[in-house]
Amino acid sequence: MMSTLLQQAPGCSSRVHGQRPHGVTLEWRGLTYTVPVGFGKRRRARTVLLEASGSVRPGHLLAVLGGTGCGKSSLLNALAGRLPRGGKLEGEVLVDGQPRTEAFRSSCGYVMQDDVLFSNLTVQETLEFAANIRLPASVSAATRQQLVADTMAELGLTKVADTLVGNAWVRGVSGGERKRVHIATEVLANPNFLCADEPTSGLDAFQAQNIMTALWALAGDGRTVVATVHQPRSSIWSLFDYLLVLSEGRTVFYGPAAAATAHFAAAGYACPPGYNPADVILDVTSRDYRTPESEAATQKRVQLLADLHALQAAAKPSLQEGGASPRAASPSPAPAAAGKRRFANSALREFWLLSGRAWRQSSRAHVEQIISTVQTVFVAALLAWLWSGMSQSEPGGVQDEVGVLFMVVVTTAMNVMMGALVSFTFDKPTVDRERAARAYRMLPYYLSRLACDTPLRVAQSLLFSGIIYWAVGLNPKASAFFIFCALNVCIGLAGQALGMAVSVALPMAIALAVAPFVVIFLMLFSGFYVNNSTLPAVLRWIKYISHLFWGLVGLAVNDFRGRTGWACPVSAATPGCQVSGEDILAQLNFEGFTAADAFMGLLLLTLGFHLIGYTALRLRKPCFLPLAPAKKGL
Ligand SMILES: Nc1ncnc2c1ncn2[C@@H]1O[C@H](COP(=O)(O)OP(=O)(O)OP(=O)(O)O)[C@@H](O)[C@H]1O
Repeated sequence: MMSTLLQQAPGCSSRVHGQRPHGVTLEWRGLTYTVPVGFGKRRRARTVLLEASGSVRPGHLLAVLGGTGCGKSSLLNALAGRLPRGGKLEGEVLVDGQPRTEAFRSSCGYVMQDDVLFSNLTVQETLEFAANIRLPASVSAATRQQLVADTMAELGLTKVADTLVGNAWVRGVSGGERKRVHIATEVLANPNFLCADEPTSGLDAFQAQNIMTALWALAGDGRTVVATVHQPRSSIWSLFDYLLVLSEGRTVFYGPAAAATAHFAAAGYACPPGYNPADVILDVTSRDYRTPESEAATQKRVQLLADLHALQAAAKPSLQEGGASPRAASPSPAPAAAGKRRFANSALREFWLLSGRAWRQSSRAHVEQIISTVQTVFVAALLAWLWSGMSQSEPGGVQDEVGVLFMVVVTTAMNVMMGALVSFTFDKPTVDRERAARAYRMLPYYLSRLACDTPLRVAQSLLFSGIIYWAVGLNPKASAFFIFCALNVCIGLAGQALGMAVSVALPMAIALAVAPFVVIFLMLFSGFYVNNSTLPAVLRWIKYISHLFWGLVGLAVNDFRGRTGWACPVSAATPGCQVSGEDILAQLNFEGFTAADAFMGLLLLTLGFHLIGYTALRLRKPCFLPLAPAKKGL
């Protein structure tokens, strides 16, 4: 059953954009991609793509077909300039006859296999964000709205406009709809070249049909579209304009899809009547690893097919050039893009748009908020209970009071840091994708994330302070309570900055393992476990980069200074013996500090951690494999 999308006139979005998309002619010649595999003596270079050549023109949907592991995604990534570093790519990729530029990579639409989208935004909000961030501010708000509405209609998303995008944990749109949202976010940037990696994987036949029909319509609009496909059903097969079949990294067919059946029939693999040609092609070109004999037989067959293709390509080079699309009106050539692609919006507008998205994402994460609140209340109540017997008149009162202050510092810093660490890490795949498209600058992104995360962290610190302070019975002066709260907020913000720095600088799994170690290290220099005066002189400076040290200094000074009446410890106890707050501060080696020093220390550390985080974000940009010229003689 053909989708209703086929009946819809393609081209709505381009009309709103004000012009037909300038599809590009993409040619690739002699692309060979090798990757290092194995370790030690078994290390060798594995050829993933060998001498791949072909082209695709505006208005065409080129399908890349082949068994699993044959190199489809690698070819797509090689064309889009998005192969990860670590291997070697040789050959030539030309865009409208010119060598591919970095601007082309960031301007082409790229639908990855995994849908990396913000789960707590509705479909409409997701597309509005994509339109706002990718289109220049000169495009009016009304035009953007129209563009979003038309793109939703074009991709069959109108009925789910107000449904959450969702993910594995948040119930949202279906898998097929999510894939179409992903395609729509790319289409909204009006790309000249759109590539989609396995857009139908994991979808049922009907959804797969809808997705491929949508891509077919987008190509008919004048764009150049390349998609890798696993097992297309017959109705999907009929949508392909051009077909490229890969086997073991070698091209075994490239040409008009309509000619594929005859080509394979001529090679001795005719498609029986009523069969889906794609099934026959996949059977013939897939390597059978079940027995050494079957493997050798399929290897031989693939070799023959690849040789046959190479012979035909040499005899009829026009086949490699693709033909003019029968569907697309002849599009005007794309303006040559050179250098780096410019950002569409000002940094201020990017901050505004990114903050809106981040706020929606985090404010709708109700489960996370409830868990975080319950955890904060639980820990505060537990500490309050444990320290409920604390008394100034008891000989252990000083130890108890210093102990509770230390626990407050550690709990606040740790709680907030882990929250910031996790929430920041979840953004990474989406941000990497948008960054590769140069959708926005990193400073507005970092600041927007900070701005949206901070209210939650401040609320967490205040809630914790409010419960513990009066339950335990610290300095009864009202001003001391407010300073305690302010210090706790600052400790939390320093912990948040540290969490962001760690999560940005390291991959998630490593960040989660490293973060507690960093806290334990800084805890050792907080002045609680080891008195600073007894530390080796060479290590004493470390306390100044510990937010736990400054936090404990601030809370201790705020609690003890100006007060007296603590019972002496048992060892020194003579009847009526008392120690003052100043004595306690001197014992901790904190007597030379004020609360203002602690605020300043925490502020400087927060700024320092953010500087490290932002620098790491700038440095950890997605890096792609450069294209080296093909070696002569190959
Ligand atoms: N960076 C790499 N390191 C090691 N092997 C790699 C690398 N990139 C690709 N390969 C290997 O090259 C082969 C082709 O990979 P590719 O992802 O392009 O295949 P595919 O046809 O898209 O497969 P599938 O349909 O299963 O997604 C696979 O066997 C894969 O394991």
